[in-house]
Amino acid sequence: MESVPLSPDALEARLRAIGRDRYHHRHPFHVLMRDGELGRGQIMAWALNRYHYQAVVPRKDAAILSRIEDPALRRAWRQRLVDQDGAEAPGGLARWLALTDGLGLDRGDVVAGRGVLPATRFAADAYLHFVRERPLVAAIASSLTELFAPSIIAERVAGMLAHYPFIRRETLAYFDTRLTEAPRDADFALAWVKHEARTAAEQELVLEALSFKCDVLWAMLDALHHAYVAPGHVPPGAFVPGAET
Ligand SMILES: O=C(O)c1cc(C(=O)O)c2c(n1)C(=O)C(=O)c1cc(C(=O)O)[nH]c1-2
Repeated sequence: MESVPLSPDALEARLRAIGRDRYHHRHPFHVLMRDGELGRGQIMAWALNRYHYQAVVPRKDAAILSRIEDPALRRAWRQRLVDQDGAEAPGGLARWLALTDGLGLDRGDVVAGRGVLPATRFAADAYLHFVRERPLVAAIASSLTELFAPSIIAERVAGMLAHYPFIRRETLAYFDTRLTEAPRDADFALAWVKHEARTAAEQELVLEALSFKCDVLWAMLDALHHAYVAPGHVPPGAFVPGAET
């Protein structure tokens, strides 16, 4: 028997419930960072690993672009590449390097991915493969974690500025623009997904895509926690915090 599709608003409610339950705002590493419980070395490890994820984001958006047949959708989606890679103004990746510079990481190491945790690479690669291989509606839906990004960014930035004397407002400039870009991008993607995913099967793909993406973000924080909080097993070749911790 064919399952009955959800209404577009009921689909949105299910997506929001996934975010509430599975987004990385619930991860212990995020909570420690926000609450001022980490040392500088642990935050360096986070920034280094997150750069690797950031660097994959424009590549996955280019992969999505290459699969879009509708020029209007392509026109909207290509703004994401401009936002990360920059055009007249520097983009998100360059602003992320201001954060890693500010923390004292070597820019060459960051850009080359030296010291990145193996699980970060695997998680980011899984995201790239997902958008290449899954149906377009799922690829687009996997970006919907951004619906939940503004609140985690706001609490992370407030917590970092309150607790860590080595972090200055300018160092966190990356997040200022994300607070406007993420809702714009997420609202657009959500409206598109609600419009396109009309059958129960398509809606299931969309819900699975968001869960998958929450797992990508969660797995990256799991790996950071395992290496740099407890039990503290840093994998061979990964960044080792020094005297700054
Ligand atoms: O700081 C965060 O917690 C956070 C989360 C996410 C997200 O939810 O995927 C993104 C970002 N930041 C981000 O900066 C970013 O550029 C971004 C792009 C995407 C995406 O899937 O297309 N997610 C995110």
